[in-house]
Amino acid sequence: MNFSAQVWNKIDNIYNSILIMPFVQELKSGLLKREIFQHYMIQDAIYLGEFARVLAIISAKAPEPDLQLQFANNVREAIIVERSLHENFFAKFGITIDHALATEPSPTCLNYTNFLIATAYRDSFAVTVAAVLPCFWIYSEVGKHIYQTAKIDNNPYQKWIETYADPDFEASVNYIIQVVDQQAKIASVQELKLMEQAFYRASQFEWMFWHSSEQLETWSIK
Ligand SMILES: Cc1ncc(CN)c(N)n1
Repeated sequence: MNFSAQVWNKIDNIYNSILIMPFVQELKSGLLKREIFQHYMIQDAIYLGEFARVLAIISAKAPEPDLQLQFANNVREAIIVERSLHENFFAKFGITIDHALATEPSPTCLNYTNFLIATAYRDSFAVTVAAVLPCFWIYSEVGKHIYQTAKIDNNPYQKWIETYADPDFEASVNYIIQVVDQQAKIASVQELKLMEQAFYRASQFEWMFWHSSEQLETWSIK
C-alpha cells in the first residue's frame, strides 16, 4: 500500500469527524450562520497568506529542478483560485479588506500556521510536503462529498463547494499525493515516521480550524 493510502487510513477518524461537523453540514444545506462563515473567511485569508510562504519554502527545498518548478506552478495555481474565492466571498459577505487586515489570527490559526512554518524551516522537503498534504487532500475530499449531496440552488456557499469539488483542484491534489509517495519510497525509517506525524498533526489542525470558527474563537485574554 502506498504511503498516502496508509496515512489516509490513519486519519479516518478525523476525516469522518469533519464530515459530521455542524460547519460542514450547514455549508451543505446553505444554513451556516453568516458570522461563522465571516470568521472562517477572515481566518482562512490569514492562513493562506502564511501557507503561501510554506509552499515557497517547499519549492526552494525541492531536491530537483523539475520538481521545484512543477511544485511551484501547481501550488501557485491553487493559491490563485483560493484567493479569488476569498475576494468573491469578502464582497458577498460584507467583509472589508481593512477589517480583514486589522484582524489578528485566532489561536488555532496561529498554531496551525506556526506548525507549518516551523516544519518547513526545520524539516526536510519530504516531511514538509507531507505536512501540507492534508490541507489539499481533506478539502478536496470534503468538497467532493458536499458537492454530491449539497443543496446547490440558492445555497450562498455554492462557490465554495464548487471550488473544492473542481476536478482541477483534485488534479493538483493528486500531484502532491504522488510527490509525497515518491518521497516516502526513498525516505529513511526515521523520516517516514516524521512524515506520518506531520500528516496526522496537520489533519488534526484541519478539524480544529473549522471548529474554531464554529466557536468564533478569539483570544481569551487580550
Ligand atoms: C485551513 C485551510 N485548510 C485548507 C484549505 C484548502 N487549501 C484552506 N483554504 N484552509
